[in-house]
Amino acid sequence: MIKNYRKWFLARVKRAIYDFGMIENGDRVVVAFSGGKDSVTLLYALKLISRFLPVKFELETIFVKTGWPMDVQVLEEFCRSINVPFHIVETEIAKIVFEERDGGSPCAICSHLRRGALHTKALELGCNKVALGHHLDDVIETFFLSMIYTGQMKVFSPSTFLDRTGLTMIRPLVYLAAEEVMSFLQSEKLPFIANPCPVNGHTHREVVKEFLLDLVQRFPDFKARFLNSLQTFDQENLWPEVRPRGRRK
Ligand SMILES: Nc1ncnc2c1ncn2[C@@H]1O[C@H](COP(=O)(O)OP(=O)(O)OP(=O)(O)O)[C@@H](O)[C@H]1O
Repeated sequence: MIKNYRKWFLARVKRAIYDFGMIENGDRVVVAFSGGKDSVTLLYALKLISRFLPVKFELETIFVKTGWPMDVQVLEEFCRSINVPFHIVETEIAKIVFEERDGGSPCAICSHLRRGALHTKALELGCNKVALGHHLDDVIETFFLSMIYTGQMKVFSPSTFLDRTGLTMIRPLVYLAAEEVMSFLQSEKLPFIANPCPVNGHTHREVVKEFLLDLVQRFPDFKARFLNSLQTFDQENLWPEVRPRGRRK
């Protein structure tokens, strides 16, 4: 393990914040807080960084309760211990997705409804940035999910401004792989709760996760190389756009 892991980890988070201009003076940043490994790590890393980053920003958290039974006391206590306000939004997302859904993917509908609840509460709290716990593995998986299942080459951006709400989504963990996030969580002894959703672990994403695991076993530097490819992407090295052909007369 790297000698001063905390320092190394926070430097990677700071680098992403700086490279993509994620946080500015006076920002009110709300961490989308599922209580899982990634968002717990994100919250703690942002809290530590807020002490020595030259820009001053405020932190809040929002936990969207989807309706599955969960004990969130440990999350509340954790937020209290680091002095960050914890907000819960009660929803009936689980019921809507599993009892009232009329077609469509449960994950897509859940994610859409969660986002709606999260953004509404963020605006109510007067926040302008929403921080999400996506890391480098999520970037890579999303890229392959999109390519394999929809035939499109695309990936989410580290920072996205949403016209409709005026909120900016930021992902400060994009330079860190899942195992690096896990090491930070363990070395800092942070608490987390398991995702209670019954389809968790049984989605297309799991197929891509396995594929990524195989790739990393064969090519240990794969994740770093993927990140480098995204950062040095050159349109010239890809095909030009082919316009759809008009109908033949
Ligand atoms: N119920 C929720 N309430 C608030 N934010 C959420 C919730 N679920 C997910 N998020 C946010 O969306 C991000 C991506 O969600 P996803 O469902 O992919 O979780 P994940 O990759 O398992 O992350 P985590 O370990 O933080 O749960 C999370 O890191 C978190 O920031």
